[in-house]
Order: sequence, then C-alpha cells, then structure tokens
Amino acid sequence: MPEADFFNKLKQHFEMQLPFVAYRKPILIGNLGTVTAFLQQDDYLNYTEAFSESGFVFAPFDTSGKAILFPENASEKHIFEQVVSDEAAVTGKSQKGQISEEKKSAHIELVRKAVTALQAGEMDKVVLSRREEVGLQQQGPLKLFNELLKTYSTAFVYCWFHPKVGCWLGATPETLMKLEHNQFKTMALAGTQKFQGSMEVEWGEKEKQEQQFVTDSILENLKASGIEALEISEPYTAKAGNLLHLRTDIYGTLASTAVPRNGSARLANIISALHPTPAVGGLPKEKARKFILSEEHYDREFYTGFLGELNLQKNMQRSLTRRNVENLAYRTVKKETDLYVNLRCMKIEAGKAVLFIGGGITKDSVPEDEWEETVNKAETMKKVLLK
Ligand SMILES: C=C(O[C@H]1C=CC=C(C(=O)O)[C@@H]1O)C(=O)O
Repeated sequence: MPEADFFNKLKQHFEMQLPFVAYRKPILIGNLGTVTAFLQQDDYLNYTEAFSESGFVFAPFDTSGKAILFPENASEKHIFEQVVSDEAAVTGKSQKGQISEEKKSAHIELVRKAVTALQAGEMDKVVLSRREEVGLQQQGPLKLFNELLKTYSTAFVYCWFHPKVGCWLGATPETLMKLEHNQFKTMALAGTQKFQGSMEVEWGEKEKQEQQFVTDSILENLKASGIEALEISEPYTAKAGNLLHLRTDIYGTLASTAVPRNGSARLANIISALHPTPAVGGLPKEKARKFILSEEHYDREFYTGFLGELNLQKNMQRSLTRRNVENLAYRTVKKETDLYVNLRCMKIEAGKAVLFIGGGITKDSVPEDEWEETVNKAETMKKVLLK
C-alpha cells in the first residue's frame, strides 16, 4: 500500500476513535523497512494473560497490571514499505528544551536515596525514572510517528492508540525477546553515554557492572524457564539515536522437553522470567520493584513495559532440498513472537506530550550524572517534538 494511503487509513481510524497500532521493527541491513498497522475493528478492550492469542500486545511495567491485546482476528492489517535514510545521516540540533530546577533536584534526591540503599547492600541495582511534559503545537500523533520513523531507523518505532487507554509513541532500542519457532533471542542492554561522533569509546566500571548484572540475571532466568544451548556475544557498543549503550546479544533454543509442554504456556513462562529485566527494574527483582513503586511517586504505566507481535504466523518458504523439489509449493507455517521494551517513549495528552525517562543506579552512581543521562535520553523524543 502507498505511504499516503497507509497514513490515511490510520487517520480515519483515529478520527473514528478506534484502537490501532502502527510500527516498524529496527532496520539492521539495507534501507527498507516494513511499517505495519493493526486496526482493531471495534473499541473493545481485550486483555491477555496467557499470551496464547495472536495479535499485538501492549503491557505495563507493573506485572500486577494487565497486558492489552489487539487480536489479529479482530483487526485489519496494512503495510507499507518505507525507504529510510541511514540513522547517522539524520542530523538535527541538540534539543533539550526548558528543564525545571524543581524536577532536577527531585530526581537527584531520588537517586541519592537509592545510592544510600545500594551502598548499604539492600540492592545491587535499581532503575529510577521520571516524567517530563513538553507542550505540543500542532503536531498530532501520526505526524510525530512519521517523524520518529524517519529519524530512528535502527529502533523499534511505534504509535499505539486505544480510546479507553490513551495514545503512546516511542522509538526503543531494546528487545525483550524474539521467539521464532524454537529459536530464541534477547539482549542485555544497559550502560549509557552520549554519542559524540565515534563508536570507539571506553566504558567505566559502573556501566560495565550495571550491564553485567543484566546479562547474568537474564541468563539465570532463561535457564530456569526452559531455554537451552544459551550463547552470548561479547558486550559491545550499540548506537541508539544520540546515545550509546553497552549490549550483549543472547541466543538460545526453546527446549522441546520444557515444561509445561504447551507452547503458549511456555511463552508466558519466558515472558514472566524476563520482564522486568534489571535494565528497567533492578536486582534483586522484587526489592527493586518495591523501591520503584514506593519511591518514584508516579505510575510508570506502559513505560518500561513491553510491546510487540504475539504468535504471528509467518509463512516460510522451505529451501529446495531434493525431497521438496517434488512439491515446490511446500511451505511451513511458523509462529513468531517479537517483543520490545517500551523505552524512549511518550504518552500524548491534550496539548502535551508526557516523556518517560530513566537510568540504572548502582552504588557507584553519581546523582548529577544520572540526572544528565535522563536529559540526554529525553532528547530522543524531543528531537521530533521540538523541531
Ligand atoms: C531505563 C531506560 O534505559 C535503560 C536501557 C538502556 C540503558 C539504561 C541505562 O544505562 O541506565 C537503562 O537501563 C530509559 O531509557 O528510560
């Protein structure tokens, strides 16, 4: 479908106040991306707990909240092929906007409190965040979505709307998990510095340790949830917009003997083993969760939750071995789940965008530097908001 028709479909759906999501996965090779939309045909609010359905899932940070589903069989699906510029070639001036001193000291105070708890050995790591409001001029969500698509080719870019919930947009660099048949993939992403023109950078001990916590915890939890033959890459520097992160890729296979035997129950098991990873929660998981819920003093809602494709059928053309040359039309149908962590995101409200940004705190964190990190992270969204 041509781009203009695609956006018209979204516009009409939005005007009718019907739920939709439009998204594009990270473009890692070449300059072509597929932008997909699920347009739910009614305004029913569907949830999933079992993760056994097919569709698009949108889950909050707090695991006691429910994950929303746009069921595939209740949605119209459209795609358009987007040609993108290399992310590095997309320029634009640094956009910080006005930042309130009050917000700054509140965040620094919050980080200080966490550092005291971390130094006392109560936790190893906790991810703390804040909100920031930016006034909107004329930009509607679809225009902002289009800007995000053009600006961030290597991110998972989305615009999600439900009339009973709200409208969210984001450009996240982090995969929660991908499961293609029995092939599993995830990443440990943590440690941040500003991109200053080079990928050849040094990482401090604080960042290395904070990232190692994430890798170790993911590996431990995966083993317990039936993923075997685990392999990991060396930690390496990955670019996300104006930032660099430390990243380790993790691969594995879903054990055929994993219990429970039912495929979707296994998926629910893996999701609950992973979410929230210490890249957005902390360690130990429960202590960090409690600290976040009691100290942040706001509801993260869907920020640091996860979103993406759930059990979508992919048609796979079999390779032409001698056996299936006899039957050229032979195809296998495989299910794929592809979920992302909801970072670098914002919620659209009347006349404003509410940005959500955070960072990992360890006993060695310097509160002023952690503040600065959230300012840098907020630029991912401000680049399209303050154009
Ligand atoms: C919590 C966020 O980022 C996480 C992902 C990558 C790097 C992070 C860090 O260096 O602190 C965070 O763990 C956020 O962007 O709001």
